[in-house]
Amino acid sequence: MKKVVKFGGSSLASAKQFKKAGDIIRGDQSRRYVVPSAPGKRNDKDEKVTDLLYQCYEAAAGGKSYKKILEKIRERYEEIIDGLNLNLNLDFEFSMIEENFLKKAGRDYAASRGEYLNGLVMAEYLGFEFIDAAEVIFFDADGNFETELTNKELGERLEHVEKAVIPGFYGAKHDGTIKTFSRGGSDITGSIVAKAIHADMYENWTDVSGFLVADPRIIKDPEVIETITYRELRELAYMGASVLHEDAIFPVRKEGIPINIRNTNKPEDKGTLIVESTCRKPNYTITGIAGKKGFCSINIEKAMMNAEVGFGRKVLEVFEKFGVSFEHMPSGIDTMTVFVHQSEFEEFEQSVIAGIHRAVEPDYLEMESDLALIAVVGRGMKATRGTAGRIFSALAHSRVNVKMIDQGSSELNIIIGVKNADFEEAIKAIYDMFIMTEA
Ligand SMILES: Nc1ncnc2c1ncn2[C@@H]1O[C@H](COP(=O)(O)OP(=O)(O)O)[C@@H](O)[C@H]1O
Ligand SMILES: N[C@@H](CC(=O)OP(=O)(O)O)C(=O)O
Repeated sequence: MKKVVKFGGSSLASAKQFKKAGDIIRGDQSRRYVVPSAPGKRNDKDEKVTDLLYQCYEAAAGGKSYKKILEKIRERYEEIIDGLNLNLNLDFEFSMIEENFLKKAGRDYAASRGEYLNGLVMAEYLGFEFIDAAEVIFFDADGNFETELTNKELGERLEHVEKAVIPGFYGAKHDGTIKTFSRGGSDITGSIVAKAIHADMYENWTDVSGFLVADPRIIKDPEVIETITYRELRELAYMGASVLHEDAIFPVRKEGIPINIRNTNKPEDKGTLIVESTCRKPNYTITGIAGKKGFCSINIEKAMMNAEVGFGRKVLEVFEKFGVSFEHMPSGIDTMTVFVHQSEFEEFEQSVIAGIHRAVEPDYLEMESDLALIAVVGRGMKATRGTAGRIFSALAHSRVNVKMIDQGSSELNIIIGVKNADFEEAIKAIYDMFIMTEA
């Protein structure tokens, strides 16, 4: 039995947290490959080491004073090393980091040092071999992750290593330049390692007892999802359920390796099991709710639009030309609406509008900003009648105005558009309707 265990930043934020992680790893001999994140927040007001590293690098590379921030970072590691009574000296590592910051080694290099240093500490603490992710996780010259090469090299490297620590979040291009995944990317590293060693399980240890039906920052003490499929999870993760990086699913999914989300602070809890498919009936009609704010809709009307071959393509080509990706595109007989990320769209707004006018000569074009999208996801929805009706009724009851509704043809999800200001209220209303009333 081989398990890969990834510990998130909150699980490794202090010596106290490190000890909990150590007990978990030592408690099961099959937990052989450990992927640590950088130290995260010790409390709500604290800072993540990754954020401090970005700040420090900006200052150093920009010729501003940076020593105080570097010292703050160093103190975080010293606190952990002292608290664990380790005989580990990071003088050399920190002088290299400082030198490279001044040489402008890059933001990715800077950010990656959080995981790198935590990996060194973790390996020393556990007595495991340290394997620098830069030697086994590869990106091409354009910064795209190299799946096949990484899988081969990593698999070969770990084949004869009994127990190892591989820092999360980064790898390297062939010229040695460090490249990170996007924020939260240690989850991806864990998944890549699990695939390469053909793990029986990928355990992802965090600060909540599993994947919750809704964001705990919006719903107080939400229910834990016992079992969820990769497809459901992908929908929820993409729509902002941040407990697992949305790209962490792909490597393990192909191999059918289950992911178990667990709580470092409550290791006795079973957590959430993420699987390819399951016969287990979900506990509720819906599996989860997630959402994101900050969208903008462009509503285009033209009589006989449906009869005009290529209408949709011409509209979307305008967005493509300006590099704006679209999120959703519900349509009616003579209308189509395109949802885009407001932050991505704002810069090109007027050019896109002019482009649409030129491309399809609409009768009417209207935009609305400050919208939020909410995804209600569940494999059980297909077999249950009236789900959309219940969502509408819950929202109407809470006086939330529904701007858009879009049901995927897989019937796995229903997407609802509301005003940003109604976002939290809408999630609460849907949670109450399905979870509280079905409990
Ligand atoms: N549906 C959800 N289920 C669980 N946690 C969620 C959900 N949506 C948002 N979160 C948030 O995700 C956090 C865990 O993810 P993250 O902060 O990346 O952890 P880590 O540092 O362990 O990687 C939780 O503390 C919680 O606030
Ligand atoms: N430390 C990186 C990568 C990461 O995955 O962190 P965490 O596991 O704490 O979400 C970040 O803050 O983005």
